Amino acid sequence: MTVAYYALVGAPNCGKTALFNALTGARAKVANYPGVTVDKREGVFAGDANIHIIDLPGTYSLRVTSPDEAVTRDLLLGRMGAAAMRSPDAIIAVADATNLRMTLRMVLELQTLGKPMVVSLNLSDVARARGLSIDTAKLSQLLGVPVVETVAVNANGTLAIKNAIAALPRAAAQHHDNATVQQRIDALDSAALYRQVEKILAQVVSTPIQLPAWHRSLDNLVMHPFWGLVVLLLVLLLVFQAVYAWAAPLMDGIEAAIGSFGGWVGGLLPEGPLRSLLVNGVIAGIGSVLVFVPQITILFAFILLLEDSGYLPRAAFLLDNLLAKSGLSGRAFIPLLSSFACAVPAVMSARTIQDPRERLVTIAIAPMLTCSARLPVYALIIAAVVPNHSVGGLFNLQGLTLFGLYLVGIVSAAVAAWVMKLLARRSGQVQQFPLLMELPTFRRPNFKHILLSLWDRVSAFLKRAGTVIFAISVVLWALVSFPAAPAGATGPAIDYSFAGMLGHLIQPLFAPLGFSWEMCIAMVPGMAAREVVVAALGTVYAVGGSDEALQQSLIPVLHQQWSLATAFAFLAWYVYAPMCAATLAVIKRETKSARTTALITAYLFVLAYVFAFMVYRITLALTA
Ligand SMILES: Nc1nc2c(ncn2[C@@H]2O[C@H](COP(=O)(O)OP(=O)(O)OP(=O)(O)O)[C@@H](O)[C@H]2O)c(=O)[nH]1
Ligand SMILES: [Mg+2]
Repeated sequence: MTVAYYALVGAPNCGKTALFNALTGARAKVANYPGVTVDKREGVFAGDANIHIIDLPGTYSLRVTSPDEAVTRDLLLGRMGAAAMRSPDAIIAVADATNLRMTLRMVLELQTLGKPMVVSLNLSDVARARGLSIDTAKLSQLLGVPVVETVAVNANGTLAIKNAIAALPRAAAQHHDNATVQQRIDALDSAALYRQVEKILAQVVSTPIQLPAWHRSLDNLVMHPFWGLVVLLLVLLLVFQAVYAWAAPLMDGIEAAIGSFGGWVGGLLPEGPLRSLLVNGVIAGIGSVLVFVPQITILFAFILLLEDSGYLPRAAFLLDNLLAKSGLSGRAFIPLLSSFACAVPAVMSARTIQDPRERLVTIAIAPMLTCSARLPVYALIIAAVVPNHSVGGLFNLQGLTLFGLYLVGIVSAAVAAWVMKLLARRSGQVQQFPLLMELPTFRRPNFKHILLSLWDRVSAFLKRAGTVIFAISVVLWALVSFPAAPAGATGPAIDYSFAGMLGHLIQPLFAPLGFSWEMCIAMVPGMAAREVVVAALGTVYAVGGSDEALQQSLIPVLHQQWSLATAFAFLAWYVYAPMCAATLAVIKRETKSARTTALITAYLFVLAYVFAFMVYRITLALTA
């Protein structure tokens, strides 16, 4: 039997991806705001391996405006290019039961495609909790297709839809004439559709759709022009505080464990290259990154919580005016927001932006926002040079420094966008779109989902430590250990190694920034990903350290060896430098232009150099 393709289609944020995960056992990203999915994704239906389910970006209408919505329409019309699949054999239309007025229109449009269809009336748990009752049988009768209530995030809530999907007619795929379908789509009349929606609503929904009182007061608070900003600031401060305060005991434990493990392994082996490779190369390298796992976990947990609650898009509205000043609309906010986790999905989700100029600007500034890979770098250097003082009894200086670094990234991104607006205005390309995004309702975060996603992200980080970082540590260890110092050499052995030579070769370029040759060496593998530099520093300093047998963790070593000016310059460098191969690759893929990618890379490196230089000079002058 040939494989049949069933596409999940519906308005944004109605739970298509959650349903996709439930139907296929995948773990695609789900979050409580529109525009999370920006590309199609395929999975095998759990109930029948001959059925493949396709998850798609949400869209309110088949008459589309932005590139991510075009993905959906093109797939439905079987227009995805030669290598892609044919148009789907059936449609699983997803509607949000709490917001039928917005989501039913898409279901009606989908009917014009004339394919077998089943409607998933999702979020029915939330609808019921709000006292909303929908006459599913009546709706099914009016639409002429099966309608099934679902709770996509709950195993029992997807049993019925699984059966309904398995029961869809599997007639030999009818090939529709795309021109006719396109004509039907073009002929869709918005006003008529809305009238039809209202007519259906009047017959199937008995209770008026009303948000509960707590929801309205919470909305009034977080969307208030002044108090809303206060809340946002408090939320952010809480996050940074937690990253420091809560992680500290765990980090100390991990650090001690790695130290004694290194000592134990060192004691087992005789002095020689093998011992040095294991202790100074592998354990020092990977260990210096592992120490930051608790902080990363806490940061991700907060990001996931905020994503799932429905708070984030409200912050977007709050900042829409601010964003407008820098030539961006609130549309850019969601992509920019996701770059606090990682620039790669951020660059991809810039597809939700209609205006090509705005999309490009968003892609160009996203790498400046502090991604989670920078956290180990920042945390290491802050721990090494910023004292752990409490400030005003409530905050601590290290947490505030981290907050400050995030702010510097945000402000720089805003200024860069603003400059790009001025440049574009001269050539007359600025077009601004107001933010027309539907606010999701606040929802109690789903803790199972949060724990699972947290595990996905943390294990991805650990996997990278075990693979890429492991490999780099070994190679780097070899480069810093060989060739050995010649007999009668006076300087430290590492100076004579390949890495030592290379470091001394690059160092003059970075001398104006106060970088030592060890830092230069560590930045070479650090081009692959930002956190690699931490492992590389661990290895370089461990091998170069005077007392090999006594493992010291990286933080006290840096504390001794780096001046404040050098440390701050290094931080400034990492705010801007696009040291991430994955980001550059995705920029290339999304912009489809090597020239644009090179331009973005170059301007970020120039900014990094200039700012690191200024910070170095200013700190030197202040601490002299
Ligand atoms: N309580 C409850 N929450 C749900 C249900 N289905 C989805 N969610 C939550 O609703 C939010 C949106 O779900 P997604 O699956 O990301 O929605 P989507 O339709 O894929 O959204 P886009 O990709 O942005 O178009 C997430 O926070 C989910 O956890 C449900 O049936 N009940
Ligand atoms: Mg989705």
